[in-house]
Amino acid sequence: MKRIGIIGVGEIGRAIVMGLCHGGGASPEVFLSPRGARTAAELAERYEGVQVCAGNQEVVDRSEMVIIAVRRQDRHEALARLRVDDDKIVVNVMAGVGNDDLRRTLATDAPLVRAIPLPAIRERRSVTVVYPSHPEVNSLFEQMGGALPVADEAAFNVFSALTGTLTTHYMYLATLTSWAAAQGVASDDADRYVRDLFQGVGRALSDETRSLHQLAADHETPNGSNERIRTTWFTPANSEALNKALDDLLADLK
Ligand SMILES: NC(=O)C1=CN([C@@H]2O[C@H](COP(=O)(O)OP(=O)(O)OC[C@H]3O[C@@H](n4cnc5c(N)ncnc54)[C@H](OP(=O)(O)O)[C@@H]3O)[C@@H](O)[C@H]2O)C=CC1
Repeated sequence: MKRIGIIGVGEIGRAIVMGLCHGGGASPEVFLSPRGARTAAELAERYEGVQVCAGNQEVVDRSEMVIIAVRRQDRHEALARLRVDDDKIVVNVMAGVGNDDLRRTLATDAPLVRAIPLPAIRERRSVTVVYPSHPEVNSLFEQMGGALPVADEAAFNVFSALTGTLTTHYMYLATLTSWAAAQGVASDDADRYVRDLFQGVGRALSDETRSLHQLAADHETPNGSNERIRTTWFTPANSEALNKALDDLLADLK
């Protein structure tokens, strides 16, 4: 795919452009929508082959594949009057916007593919869930860390709900750091130590020969501190509350 358009150049739009242009080699030509002007201008300045278009229709007209990355509530304003010929491929990264909904807005017979790019796509280090499987879309995301085509939109929504847990994870780490600082430890030291602890977790996760339950068991001494925090804080009630929050999110994504 040589010409890729992006409508909605915010956080994830920027990460996709960086992923496309990462690591040298032959990058595609990239056409950006003008909104999010500062980010678009910065990317065009930084990468050869990235251009800002005068409007969203120009992005579509100049691209073979168009990635839609506006916020859900902005989609009608951004897309309703666009003409999208059937020979284009449209990649829909908007959380909670199904392909039927997008097809009504765009009034096109072009293939529509949902995708869940993650911020680490900027370094080509994240797996992107896609539905339906499409050879060119799969191949694009394969180059940027991996593609995971799923069987149906129900499975797609489950993966989408999982991505909603990311910032909670960061806040969990921030809470640990704040707790240590409140005990009188220098906050820089606490911050550095917590980051180091969990970078170790990240490395352990790349060992796919061990299940997640096995990794937890391997890090736990019987009657030790980890077992104590797991059983006194991550109680069945806490685990149930997490499951309930995910169930509710999934219901809204459907
Ligand atoms: N952030 C993430 O990690 C992920 C986000 N997503 C999805 O991607 C979408 C964007 O999220 P995110 O990047 O975080 O949001 P941002 O708010 O950072 O970016 C949205 C961008 O869309 C632009 N925009 C708004 N209206 C229009 C329009 N009419 N035409 C063109 N561009 C427009 C905004 O411009 P302006 O600033 O001028 O309003 C902004 O630059 C969402 O639907 C989200 O669900 C999916 C996967 C991961």
